[in-house]
Amino acid sequence: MTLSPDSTASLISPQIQNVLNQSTPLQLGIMASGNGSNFEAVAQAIKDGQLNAQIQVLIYNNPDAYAAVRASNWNIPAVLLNHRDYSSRQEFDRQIVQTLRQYNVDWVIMAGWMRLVTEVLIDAFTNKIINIHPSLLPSFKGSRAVEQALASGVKIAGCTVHLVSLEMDSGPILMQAAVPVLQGDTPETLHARIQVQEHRILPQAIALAAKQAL
Ligand SMILES: Nc1nc2c(c(=O)[nH]1)N[C@@H](CN(C=O)c1ccc(C(=O)N[C@@H](CCC(=O)O)C(=O)O)cc1)CN2
Ligand SMILES: NCC(=O)N[C@@H]1O[C@H](COP(=O)([O-])[O-])[C@@H](O)[C@H]1O
Repeated sequence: MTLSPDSTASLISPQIQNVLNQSTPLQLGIMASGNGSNFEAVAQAIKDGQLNAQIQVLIYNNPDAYAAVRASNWNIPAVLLNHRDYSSRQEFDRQIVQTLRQYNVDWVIMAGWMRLVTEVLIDAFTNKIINIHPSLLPSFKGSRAVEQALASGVKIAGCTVHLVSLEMDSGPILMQAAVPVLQGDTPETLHARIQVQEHRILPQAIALAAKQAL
């Protein structure tokens, strides 16, 4: 008697499937536009056994992004997709989707990706796109969050990891971490304090999202 894949699947209890899923490493595609310290934090968390995943590819959109140097140091493929070479955001995102599929990515991590993405990418990886943002959302959305927090006079700042939806910085929040804003802080000193927390919670939030998706 031969068993078809569907019949085999039905033989596996949800509990067993759960364990199998949890034991299968997540296949991450990381998108970055700049320095790449969050990319590095995820790679280090995987190496330290804190996150059961593998980074399939880094996609970056600025030719001089240091994230690409970090990827080569970790022997991780890095693909430059420069948004300036595409006639529309949708066409750009179609190329991103093709590249992510080419590298068998199942979870997309935006780690300092500074381009708004369209339904083309969001619908291709429904509820499987995670972004890290340097503020306690919903406060200070956008590309200048740290400067806006400092200018507003808040005494507590921080970072947020959330699932990505079409509306900018508005998807379901996975994790947040707070930091004090200190006398004399500049955007650089405050951002550096926030990044320490980013590097700590991003790997944890990826694991949490995967668990919640089971
Ligand atoms: N559809 C979505 N796309 C993206 C989201 C999101 O939540 N939904 N998050 C961002 C990340 N991000 C904030 O965390 C962010 C990045 C960039 C911008 C922005 O205004 N970008 C400008 C260009 C700015 C630049 O090139 O420096 C733009 O795209 O025109 C806002 C928020 C990732 N994408
Ligand atoms: N609006 C998106 C945004 O501002 N993202 C922020 O860009 C930085 C990238 O750092 P990294 O390149 O060192 O990981 C991070 O602080 C991230 O929160």
